[in-house]
Amino acid sequence: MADKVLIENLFVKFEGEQGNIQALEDISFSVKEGEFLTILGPSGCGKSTLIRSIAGFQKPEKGRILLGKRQVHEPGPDRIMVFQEFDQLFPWKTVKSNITYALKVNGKGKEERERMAAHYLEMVNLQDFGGAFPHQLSGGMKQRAAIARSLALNPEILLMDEPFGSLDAQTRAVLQSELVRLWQKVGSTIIFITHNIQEAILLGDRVMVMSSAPGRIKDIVDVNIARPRLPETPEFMALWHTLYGLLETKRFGENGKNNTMPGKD
Ligand SMILES: Nc1ncnc2c1ncn2[C@@H]1O[C@H](COP(=O)(O)OP(=O)(O)OP(=O)(O)O)[C@@H](O)[C@H]1O
Repeated sequence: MADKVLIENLFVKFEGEQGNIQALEDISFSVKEGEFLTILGPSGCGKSTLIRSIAGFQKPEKGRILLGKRQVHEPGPDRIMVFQEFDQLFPWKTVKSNITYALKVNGKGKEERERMAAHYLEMVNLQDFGGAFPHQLSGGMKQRAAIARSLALNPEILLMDEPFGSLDAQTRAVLQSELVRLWQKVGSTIIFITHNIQEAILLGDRVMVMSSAPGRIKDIVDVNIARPRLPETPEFMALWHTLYGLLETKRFGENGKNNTMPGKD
């Protein structure tokens, strides 16, 4: 498979009142077409900065980002971001209109918009909630609706910044397996940020581990485990321990972020 995303020697610096912060330092990696890459790292290591740079929202200080042969200079419809926050939907539009509106902006005709909205709502099991408004949905349902809208736009690259971070463990588990199922169906390239080692292994073809201050790549590890993946298996646990060892565990723990041991969630 060809490289879909190629990052070459990327540096991003922020100027702050207490001095400059090197959010990303000399980041180079590639993501193959149709690959699912998860990014794991302690708080502040530059994960969001990296994904925002790929989305075109953050200008690098040095280096470049290529999508195929095109260099990223700005956001584009080939890249869609999904965030952690539940309020990504237009609150004044129904769930279905949130999707049809996005498709309209993308130039789709009325009939196709209706057909696609119904199709993607069914994909995320929200077929009975197309007429509901976002405030009538649970957090997990809103997140499913946001994912349905993103998938309906059929982006070449889906950039997900801790999309399940605010969900309870059970909803999170459901959405993890739904996302893998949808990804296998639509074949988008996905870059997915998480704090959770188990989630990184459950989802990714590869896991990229970052370290902080400055944000660098520590390692990129293949997940050679057949899907669906079960956290209780010895191969899963062995990889969990490898990744745990790669993380800066002290800072990671201080953060209080969920970092569930396999089989304990
Ligand atoms: N707009 C900004 N202005 C100044 N500093 C920033 C800005 N955005 C990020 N930073 C700093 O850059 C570093 C990386 O931040 P970033 O949000 O990318 O990390 P992260 O790994 O996504 O963190 P978290 O896991 O907590 O979301 C941090 O030190 C942060 O304070």
